[in-house]
Amino acid sequence: MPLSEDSRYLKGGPVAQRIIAAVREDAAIAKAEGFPPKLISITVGDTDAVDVYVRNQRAKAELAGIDFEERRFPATITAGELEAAIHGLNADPRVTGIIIQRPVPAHIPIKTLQAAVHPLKDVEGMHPASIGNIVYNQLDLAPCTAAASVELLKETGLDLKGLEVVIVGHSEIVGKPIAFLLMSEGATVTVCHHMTRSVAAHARRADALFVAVGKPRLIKADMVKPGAAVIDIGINSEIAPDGSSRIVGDVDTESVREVASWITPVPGGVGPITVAILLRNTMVALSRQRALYEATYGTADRLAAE
Ligand SMILES: NC(=O)C1=CN([C@@H]2O[C@H](COP(=O)(O)OP(=O)(O)OC[C@H]3O[C@@H](n4cnc5c(N)ncnc54)[C@H](OP(=O)(O)O)[C@@H]3O)[C@@H](O)[C@H]2O)C=CC1
Ligand SMILES: Nc1nc(=O)c2c([nH]1)NC[C@@H]1CN(c3ccc(C(=O)N[C@@H](CCC(=O)O)C(=O)O)cc3)C=[N+]21
Repeated sequence: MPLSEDSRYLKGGPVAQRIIAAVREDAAIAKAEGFPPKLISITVGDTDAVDVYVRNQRAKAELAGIDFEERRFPATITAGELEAAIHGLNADPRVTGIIIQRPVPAHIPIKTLQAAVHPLKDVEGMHPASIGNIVYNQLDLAPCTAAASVELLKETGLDLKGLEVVIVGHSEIVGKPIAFLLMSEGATVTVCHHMTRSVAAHARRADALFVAVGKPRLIKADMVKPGAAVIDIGINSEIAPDGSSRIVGDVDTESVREVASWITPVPGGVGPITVAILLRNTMVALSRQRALYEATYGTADRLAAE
């Protein structure tokens, strides 16, 4: 059977399309009411995974009717210059959302940058004041990849209450928020990282295994419980035997698919949903901004107000 027709593959495309169709309707209404959504992406330096992401952001934003603009800065820029650029975007009423692509060069403290984005324009919920919302079970605007990964797990129909979940990788933007989202849903969560004594011993106990490390083929078949759901979040660029460049995840898909009941392909799994959720979050940010506008000016309709 061709791999693409295997029902064990949890595909992101259909979920992403559903989300984008809803965003498109919302965006059209908002635009007609004088609030056109606009998303700004900030890239500092060069990273393969970021290039893939930004390319897809541009394409899907266009499909959804959201204005998209990329600001690229050289790796030599200072943190102060970047903060000034972010403050300019905060003050621009035409800008709905700002996403800072990670990683940024080591000399720039990422937390300072995330803190510079106005919380109302923070479409990833990464401002230190916003990320805490998921601890309080406020889940309507979560980091996009974390939300996308959980959305894909839900596609299996597994009951998340009491589910044994293991997450490999504990970054601020992926592993940690996945843990909080799943705890909110009632799962029992174990988080592994580079100091974990035996990732394999933990991983083998998981009914659902999330992997966000950035190492191709880190997870092999003998690390997976038969019947588990495996959510592969890694986006790694690799040179194929024929010399072309391709994207692979963190899971050795070929062997793991023989053991797992569900597995997310890379590409075509979590990635497309991440992009869709970023656009949905942009609309959430816009509706929060509109609520403030209405509270201030007494109408939600900017055209009617002018
Ligand atoms: N599909 C999508 O939408 C997205 C994909 N990604 C991809 O996901 C991957 C991870 O991204 P991100 O979280 O930002 O990466 P980070 O580099 O920030 O985090 C990697 C994590 O993996 C842990 N780790 C490193 N080596 C091991 C190991 N051998 N065993 C167990 N844990 C280990 C690290 O632990 P420690 O900190 O303790 O060293 C860290 O918590 C990348 O491939 C990235 O491109 C990222 C975002 C979105
Ligand atoms: N602040 C921040 N937030 C992120 O969420 C973030 C980031 N920085 N830095 C880079 C990583 C990587 N990432 C991807 C998201 C989607 C695809 C994606 O669309 N992937 C398609 C690729 C298809 C193709 O090849 O075009 C797929 O997997 O099918 C890829 C990569 C988000 N990241």
